[in-house]
Amino acid sequence: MISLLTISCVQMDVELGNTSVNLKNAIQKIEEAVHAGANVVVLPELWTTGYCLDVIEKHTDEQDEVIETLKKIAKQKSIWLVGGSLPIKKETGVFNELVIINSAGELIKTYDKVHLFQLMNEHHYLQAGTSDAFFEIEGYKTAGFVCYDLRFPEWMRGHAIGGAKLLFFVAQWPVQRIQHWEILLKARAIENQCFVVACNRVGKDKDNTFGGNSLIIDPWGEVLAKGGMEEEILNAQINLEKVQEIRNTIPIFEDRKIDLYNKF
Ligand SMILES: NC(=O)CCC(=O)C(=O)O
Repeated sequence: MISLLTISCVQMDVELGNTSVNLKNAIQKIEEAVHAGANVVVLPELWTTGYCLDVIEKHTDEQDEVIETLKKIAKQKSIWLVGGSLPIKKETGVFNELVIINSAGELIKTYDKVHLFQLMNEHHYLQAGTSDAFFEIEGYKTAGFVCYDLRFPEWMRGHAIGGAKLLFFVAQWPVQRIQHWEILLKARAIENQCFVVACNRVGKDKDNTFGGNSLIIDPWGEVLAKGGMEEEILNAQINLEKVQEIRNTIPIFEDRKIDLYNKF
């Protein structure tokens, strides 16, 4: 198992409803990240379309080509892609779906955002997922979540108890709540003794200005990389063996009192 990973977050702007422009921008930035040595590249939430939810269904046809392009680049460059989320149409409606592609160019996992964000009208246009967020990178168990999921610590805790050592978040988190973003991400890292990698978009749409501030945080809560409010690529090397070191220092998972937690 390779415990050292070089992770890049592509903190990009998104042109509303313009999949081809956004794809071109993402590819260019993935190539820059590879040039900087990345072996895992992370993209934001709904990065191909933005929050054009009233017409999102019309854009779902374009996403197959996006996935094929991501698979090709992952294989060509031999990188993992935590490929952000895409609007994916299924029988029951459109889902906000995180896609994970391995370094052989295979789509190995999809995760549909479980908690829909009413403040941005997701519940009117999207369906909520009901499956777990687990996947493995190089033999290490990890999990990937979408934006508002971050506010539900029990969801991440369940995945940490289930063995995840690295938690990914992809987001379109507006600037006016960016202090919540940073505090909650640090809390998820410290309380679960996991690495946290969180990729937010920047730029504006008609309703929101998005806050960037993408973060890579270690299991002790130390910030390894932090974005500003502009487009940029954040890089950090992480050693997943550090998770066990921290869990040995403060054995939170041994000290839990599970009999008490559902009692009151
Ligand atoms: N796209 C989202 O889920 C946004 C979540 C958000 O802004 C929040 O405050 O939570």
